Amino acid sequence: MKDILTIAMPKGRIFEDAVELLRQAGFRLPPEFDDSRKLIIDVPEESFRFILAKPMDVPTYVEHGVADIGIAGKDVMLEEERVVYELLDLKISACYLAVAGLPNTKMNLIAPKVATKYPNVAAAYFREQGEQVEIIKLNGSIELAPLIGLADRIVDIVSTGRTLKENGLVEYERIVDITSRLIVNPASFRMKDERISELVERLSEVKRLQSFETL
Ligand SMILES: Nc1ncnc2c1ncn2[C@@H]1O[C@H](COP(=O)(O)OP(=O)(O)OP(=O)(O)O)[C@@H](O)[C@H]1O
Ligand SMILES: O=P(O)(O)OC[C@H]1O[C@H](OP(=O)(O)OP(=O)(O)O)[C@H](O)[C@@H]1O
Repeated sequence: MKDILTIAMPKGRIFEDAVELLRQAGFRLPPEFDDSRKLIIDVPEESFRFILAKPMDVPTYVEHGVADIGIAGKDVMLEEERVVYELLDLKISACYLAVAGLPNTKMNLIAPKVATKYPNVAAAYFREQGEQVEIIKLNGSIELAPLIGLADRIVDIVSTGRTLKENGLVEYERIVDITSRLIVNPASFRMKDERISELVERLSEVKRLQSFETL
């Protein structure tokens, strides 16, 4: 009998890309995946159990070992700094983290403020730049902050650039490119090595073939 692999999947944007990738790798995922409010989905044919988590929480489930593996954005990995191994760049849900703000403005010299959903990443970035800033943690609609005077700058995800543009903001610096990663709990990596290696190999093969398609 195969070991059951518990996989923490991020709900939201990444979910669809991740399900498509698993299907491309030949895993049979039931139609339930495409339209369900269930938070735990068992797929006995593949010996998988999926748990559907908030994207920012995926590394927490994996670090604690309640999920063997997970799929998480690099942004989340950088922000959360959990003790997990990153096995594979899945190259899905691409975007980047950037510093943005109102055009033609300088950061306030006295007490510059930066609003973000990523306080750790933002603090590390400005520390490296040698700039002392106050970080203001927000949970969404980050672009509002400079528009109403809450912050001089934001650190946020950019994908199409539409949100910045429609709110009259400009990008000042690109911090880091983001894609989703396959992560694993270190103990599961040792205990369920065969299953995890098989999954990694099958996903890597899809990525390898896709890289030829884009040549
Ligand atoms: N345009 C984008 N905005 C935000 N995240 C994006 C974008 N494009 C890709 N991503 C990836 O998707 C992940 C976030 O997914 P999603 O926006 O569904 O969740 P969330 O941040 O928890 O959102 P919400 O709090 O609005 O539900 C990020 O960690 C990032 O890696
Ligand atoms: O460059 P774009 O394609 O416009 O995408 C970037 C926007 O998408 C995300 O917000 P989201 O839609 O998740 O809403 P939120 O502000 O509630 O987090 C992100 O925080 C940006 O605001």
